Amino acid sequence: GTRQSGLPPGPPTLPLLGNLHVFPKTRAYLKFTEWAKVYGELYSLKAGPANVVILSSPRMVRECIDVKGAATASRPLLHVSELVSNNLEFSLIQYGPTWRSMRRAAHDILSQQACMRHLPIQHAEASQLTFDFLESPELFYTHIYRYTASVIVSVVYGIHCPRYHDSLVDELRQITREFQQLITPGGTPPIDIVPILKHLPERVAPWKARCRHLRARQLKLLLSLLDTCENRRKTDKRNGCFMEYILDNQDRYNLDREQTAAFGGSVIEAGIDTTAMFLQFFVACMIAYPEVQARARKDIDDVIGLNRTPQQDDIENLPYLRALINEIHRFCPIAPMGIPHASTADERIGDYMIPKGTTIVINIWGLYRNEEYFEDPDVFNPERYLQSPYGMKPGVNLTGLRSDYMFGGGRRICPGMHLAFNSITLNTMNLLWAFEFNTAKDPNTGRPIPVDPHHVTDNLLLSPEPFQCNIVPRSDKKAEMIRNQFANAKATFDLFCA
Ligand code: HEM
Repeated sequence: GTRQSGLPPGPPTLPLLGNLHVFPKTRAYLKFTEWAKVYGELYSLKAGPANVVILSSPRMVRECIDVKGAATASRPLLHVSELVSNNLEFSLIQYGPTWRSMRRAAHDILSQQACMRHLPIQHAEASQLTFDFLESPELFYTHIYRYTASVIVSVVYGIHCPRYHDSLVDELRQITREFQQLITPGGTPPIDIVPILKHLPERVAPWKARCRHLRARQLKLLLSLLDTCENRRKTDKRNGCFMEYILDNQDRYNLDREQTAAFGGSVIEAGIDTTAMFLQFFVACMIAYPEVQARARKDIDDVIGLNRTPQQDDIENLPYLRALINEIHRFCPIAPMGIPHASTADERIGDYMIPKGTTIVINIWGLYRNEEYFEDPDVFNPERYLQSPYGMKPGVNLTGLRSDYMFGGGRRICPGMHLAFNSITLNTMNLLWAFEFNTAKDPNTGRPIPVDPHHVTDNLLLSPEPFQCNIVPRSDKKAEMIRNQFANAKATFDLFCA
């Protein structure tokens, strides 16, 4: 539990425990950010004998993660992931040949260029999302989830999911929630810190049975999705989805059947919630900041006008909307602590030594609230991204910095960022073009019900707690155009059936 000399400073430790006694049980990013104000942009914690380092500035992410990427691209071992996915969960797997094969495969479907191929289905799905908002606006929260699930399941498995309560979407949602609960700190006893707990028999360790059931359920679903693609390959109904491509090019990836199934599952699990949460935050921010909504909508009206619907490349002409998207990412980062990295070699950072095997946390929340880089970081202000490309204060040396810390960094940077960007831009344009977002009224008092984007769920990933709002189409003409666009999308959906 003692902090070795050479490690960055941090809160005082206790014998054996290190800092475990003060480790936050919920909303750890808030405590990590508080500690950053005391101990600096690079500090360390002791989780028993294990070393944890917290990075809370763009400069530190550059030095530890982007520049030293070769030595900081692994992940800490997570026993739950070993039990549930045979340690094949792509986003949690350690650096090595299997990760490299998966990463190559992810690049082949998700690079900026590859994402151009997914635009037709994203466009069709976005037209369904706008239509769903029109028909049942009170269910906007779940419509968003259906949209992101269907886009990713279409891209990976070639299957369109037309409803939120589709059996496939239900099963995916339940499996993902169960896994997230198990890996959230407190979801199991501290097995990774006290490894002897791994050897407890199942009758006194109920989490083991949960992991076993989840593994069986997940494997069944993922193998059956793979079967669907294999069967489709044998017919003339191929739709060019990614799993068809992987199966056609197995030599390129060298992944066996279980690894291929796990890879597909990891991509959809990583992609559904994150993009959905962003769009839910977008709606919350539009209601909380009506003047921002009005300005973004005016720009859309100026560029797109009233006689056509938005297209993906319109975003090039909408600098304020791009700034708004960046500000939502900054203000409400979905993964406030990213996914922890682990070092595979001793690395010197300034005066400090980060030993091999250290867990490295990118404190995305704290980074975006670092006053040395961001003016009034607690104020929601999209304009900051119009004044500087990274939204940072005048005078900050921008060399080597970037605007996309919400997607992590180094070799593990989110491979889904381009698909997410296309989904986000297409839908924010559509929704602002089509609707006004207003506060809901309390039916008894008639008073507006305020929405606070920081009223969030308490999980590893942040989403706004479900909230009420009033979504109204901007005109009958637009409602008609939304219906027509959705009807025209049918031809695209027809290609994406099981
Ligand atoms: C707003 C949307 C999203 C956000 C904010 C987000 C954020 C992140 C972050 C912070 C990481 C960890 C990076 C690191 O370790 O440094 C990550 C990893 C990952 N993301 Fe995303 N993500 C989003 C959307 C997506 C989408 C749409 C997909 C899939 C289509 C996806 C797939 C993945 C995968 C597979 C990893 C693990 C990569 C690896 O470990 O090598 N993400 N994401």
